Amino acid sequence: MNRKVLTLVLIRKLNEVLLGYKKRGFGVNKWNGFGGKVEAKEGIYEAAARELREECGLVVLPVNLEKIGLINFEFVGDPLILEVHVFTSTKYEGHPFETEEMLPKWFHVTDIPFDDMWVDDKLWFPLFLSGKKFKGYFLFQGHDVILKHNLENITCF
Ligand SMILES: Nc1ncnc2c1[nH]c(=O)n2[C@H]1C[C@H](O)[C@@H](COP(=O)(O)OP(=O)(O)OP(=O)(O)O)O1
Repeated sequence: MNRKVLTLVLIRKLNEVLLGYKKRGFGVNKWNGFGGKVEAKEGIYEAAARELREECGLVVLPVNLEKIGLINFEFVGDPLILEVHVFTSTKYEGHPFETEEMLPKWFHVTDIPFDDMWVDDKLWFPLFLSGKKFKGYFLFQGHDVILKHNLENITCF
């Protein structure tokens, strides 16, 4: 099995979460956190901070990122496993702006646009929103159907 390591950053303030509308590439036309591939010789915290800055202009120090999730995604017929490290932070600088990849928008925690997000998000976002940490696995058929999954609440990474 090949593995691709990715990051996903969910910025919070009070009762809001910052999401970005993906304008191109993998996950196009979905709202998601900010993130992408971890480059060679880059740590995952540094990669998460870099992707956040590249995709919406917000600056967060790697030390101010809290790892809250680890999710492995597998797609039927594809030997590549996506290993996604999920982070959150309330300590950031700057104001989010649109980039060629993402259109950022704040959403109230009671108004997360699950119908226009990856279908797995509906299952693990409640853990994130209630301050819990988690590990999960999702087997997808295509990009819209989950054939199998497991999700566990953990105490620390
Ligand atoms: N199923 C699911 N739910 C929630 N979030 C995600 C998934 N699958 C995913 O891949 N993701 C996340 C993980 C990453 O944050 C992005 C995907 O990153 P991607 O845009 O492919 O990575 P980049 O490095 O930006 O790619 P290029 O633009 O450079 O090709 O979605």
